[in-house]
Amino acid sequence: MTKTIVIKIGTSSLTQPETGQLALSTIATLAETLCHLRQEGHRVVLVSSGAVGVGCARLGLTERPKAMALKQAVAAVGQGRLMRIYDDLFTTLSQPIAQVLLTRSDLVQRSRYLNVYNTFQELLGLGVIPVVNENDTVAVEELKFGDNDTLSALVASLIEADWLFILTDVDRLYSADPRSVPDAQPISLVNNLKELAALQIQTGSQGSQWGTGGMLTKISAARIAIAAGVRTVITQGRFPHNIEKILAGEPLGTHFQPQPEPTSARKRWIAYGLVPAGKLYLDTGAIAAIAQGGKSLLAAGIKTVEGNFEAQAAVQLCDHQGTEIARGVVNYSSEELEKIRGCHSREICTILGYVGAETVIHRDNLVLT
Ligand SMILES: Nc1ncnc2c1ncn2[C@@H]1O[C@H](COP(=O)(O)OP(=O)(O)O)[C@@H](O)[C@H]1O
Ligand SMILES: N[C@@H](CCC(=O)OP(=O)(O)O)C(=O)O
Repeated sequence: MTKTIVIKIGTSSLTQPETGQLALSTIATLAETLCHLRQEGHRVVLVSSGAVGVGCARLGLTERPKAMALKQAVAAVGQGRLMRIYDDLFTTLSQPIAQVLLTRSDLVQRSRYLNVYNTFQELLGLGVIPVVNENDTVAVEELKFGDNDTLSALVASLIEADWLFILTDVDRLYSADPRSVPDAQPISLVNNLKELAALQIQTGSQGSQWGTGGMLTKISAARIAIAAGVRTVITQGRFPHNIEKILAGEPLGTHFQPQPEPTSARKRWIAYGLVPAGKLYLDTGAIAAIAQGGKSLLAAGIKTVEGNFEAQAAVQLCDHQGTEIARGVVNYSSEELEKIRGCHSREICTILGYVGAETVIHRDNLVLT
């Protein structure tokens, strides 16, 4: 049966750790594997990092640049180089590919989000393998995906993929970073988010020398993907053939079971497409109503308003400690919310001097995160 499969490969797998030079045999095997998947009729998307790493190697830089402008310039050098290599390999195997460079802002506006969706559908319909990366050269700090793990999960969610493979330089997820904790326990299967929380996985703060997010961003990517109904696997990039073995049922890597009832496409856009412009801190009654009761958010449950935003902005809904529990699109601006927070809905008209919405966030515009 035809499946839609997203494969994300990180810099740590695409380059050799000692020199930063391209890991040609890995890339060639990856191309072969993806072509096999295409020949079997699957729809395949590759999310490839490496623009900055390859750009550094090309320019003789020995460490990943920290300054934004330099990083953007280096990515411009590396992205072209990377695509040249992919195109050479895939062309040898008679497989057409396409470059898709995305920025966070492409997903914020609903019309652009749908446009990106349509472009993917056309490319996949044409039998092309889209090769996706963040458009590092133009992305601005406030509107960055920041790491391709998140980007790959958002792409998998957007196109409603069946599988997301996150290829990295470790064979699977461990209870702690196996580089610094030698007795860290391997994790083969995560059945749901509750189980994930109970595992209390330690990730350290960052990844390998050339990687960006480390394991932390892979876990949050898995959370986004499974909420969208995408089965997610973290596995080793050095052996791309393992993807086919995993699809055939071999127990390799760490598997995250998809949520049985995926969040709707529009709610996924609210949760992960939109960029929150502020925070609302809620009382315990409001949290229970939203989290357990599936209710709308009323002004009475808001304790504190943080940030400056207009009506129709996305905001994070947090408990008193600032832990996010949900996101939603507000019916009131931050200025209005300052006036009506803690009040009963029937008082809104008197306080503001006009009739507004009864809810601050209607449940159709609210999604648990
Ligand atoms: N709990 C963990 N399990 C496995 N690896 C971990 C864990 N915590 C941190 N890591 C580190 O994450 C690294 C992979 O992240 P990163 O370098 O960003 O890879 P990539 O370039 O593939 O995105 C591994 O090399 C490993 O040292
Ligand atoms: N867009 C960046 C990749 C950022 C990133 O997430 O890197 P990695 O942790 O290696 O997957 C690049 O192409 O260099």
